[in-house]
Amino acid sequence: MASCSSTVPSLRHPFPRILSPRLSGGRSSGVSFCLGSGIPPSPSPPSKEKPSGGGGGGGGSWVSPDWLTSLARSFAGKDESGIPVANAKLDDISDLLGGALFLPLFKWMELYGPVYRLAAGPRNFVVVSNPAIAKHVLRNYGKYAKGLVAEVSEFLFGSGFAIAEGQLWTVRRRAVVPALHKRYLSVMVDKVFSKCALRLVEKLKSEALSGSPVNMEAKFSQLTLDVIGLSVFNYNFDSLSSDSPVIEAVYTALKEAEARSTDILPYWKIEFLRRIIPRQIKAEEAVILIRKTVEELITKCKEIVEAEGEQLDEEDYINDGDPSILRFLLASREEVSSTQLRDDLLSMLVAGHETTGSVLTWTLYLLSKDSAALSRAQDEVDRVLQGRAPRYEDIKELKYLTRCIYESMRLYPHPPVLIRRAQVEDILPGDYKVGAGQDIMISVYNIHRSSEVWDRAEEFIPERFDLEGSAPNETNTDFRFIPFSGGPRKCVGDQFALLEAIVALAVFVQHMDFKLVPDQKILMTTGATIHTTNGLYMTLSPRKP
Ligand code: HEM
Repeated sequence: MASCSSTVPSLRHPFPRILSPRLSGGRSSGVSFCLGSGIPPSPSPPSKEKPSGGGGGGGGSWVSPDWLTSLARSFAGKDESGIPVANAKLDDISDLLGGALFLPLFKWMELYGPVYRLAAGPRNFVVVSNPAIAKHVLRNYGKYAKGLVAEVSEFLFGSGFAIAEGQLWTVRRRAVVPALHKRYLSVMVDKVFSKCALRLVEKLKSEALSGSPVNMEAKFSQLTLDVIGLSVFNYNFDSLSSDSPVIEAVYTALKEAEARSTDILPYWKIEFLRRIIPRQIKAEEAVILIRKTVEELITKCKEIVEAEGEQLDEEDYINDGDPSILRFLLASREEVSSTQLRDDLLSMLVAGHETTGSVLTWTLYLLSKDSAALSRAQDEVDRVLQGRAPRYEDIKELKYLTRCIYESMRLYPHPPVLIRRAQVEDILPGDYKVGAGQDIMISVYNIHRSSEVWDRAEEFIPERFDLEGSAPNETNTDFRFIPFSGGPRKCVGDQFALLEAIVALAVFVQHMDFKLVPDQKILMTTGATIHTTNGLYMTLSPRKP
């Protein structure tokens, strides 16, 4: 449990102080509220305005140029929601076009408080940066569906359970979750996570000896693709040895999904346009490649399971030769179409690859900037592992390293924003009214970095999570810490991902010392996760455990 230590008080109670500008009379921006319309008298953000080039210039998706904000405000003339409208400026659009939607969302939180309305193309979003409202929305699945996320990523996930709704989602989630049982996780640690991490450090030896810079973001992306390939399909992409086109394809597809969520016109719904617009052609090719890869893996595995007449005989069933999730699902003999199985597994492949890779990237970045934390993590790894590879039983002893990962996920949550759509009219905590069909963005990034929610919110302080306490999660932090979301649609791979990240990081810091290449600007952009804009270059040197 995340608790307040005597030196670093970790969490402040966020409620009711940040609950509502209406209750507190507005935030430091001096926004006051005209209760009749519910619209604040338009405070101007202190951003430098760029010369108006009409809609943000430069192509791509446009979010909230001035005219859209005015439009939203005029529509909101009769709005009694009590939600202030963010006065977005062209300056912010460049951030958005650069691909980091969550950065201006943070700026606007500081101006308008923890709930505001943002015009985004023809849509408007209610942006939420408050744990109590996040809890309300995420727990009330049914009242709030995935909505826009499903719309813009259906081209990739098809009917996969990561975006399916209602009965289909219930049935498929129930079918897949049992595959991730404890015995499976322990086998993965020993057979897959440790081995892949050791392969990574082996591969990096020559760069470590020559001192040439290595893009660790790319390396972690390769590592996590190899891990998820083996764990889900028992297939070795071997992307650590050769360039895997699948990595590029997954990134292209996720970037397309994000772009679709802010496109002014959903032109990609028109088949003819999909066939002639280069961005759409590229996205379609990426999806074809990913689907073909998954289909081939399923066909091969099906043949083996049929030939052997294999059938699941216990809850924590594992085939020793092939402990993959695919094998478990086929042996379980659930009635499921090939397409559905493909889309479910593709959901796991995509959801489990970039996310864990990004967690490793940002944790390494944070450790490279904090030598005391790094030494402490390395000392712990040396003490617990005594120079050998991590095993499942070791993980609970790697307490400090694990807290470094939690703290990294607090500062860099993946994805930084969760999206939901209200299915019915509702009142949010703080008495904000939302209509049916309202799109809501829960900015996890804002909640995790809000100074109203966390002490020294912008600092990397792994020990803010009590070393002897239980792991922080949405329940014991009351939705102040939600890197895996919360409620019924919470991540199914949270334990898997944590184990994978702990093992990979433990092996890496055990075998390598590393330094950030100087004069690098580490900036953020997004696909579905937070990426660096230009990579994370480190120089490495071999380390004797
Ligand atoms: C550190 C790594 C990871 C992070 C930060 C992460 C984060 C998340 C989050 C925030 C959600 C919920 C999205 C929402 O509420 O809209 C989610 C859902 C999901 N995640 Fe993860 N995830 C990670 C790793 C994984 C792994 C390794 C797998 C598979 C083995 C996985 C499979 C899924 C699936 C299938 C869903 C959809 C669940 C549903 O809708 O029922 N994730 N993940």
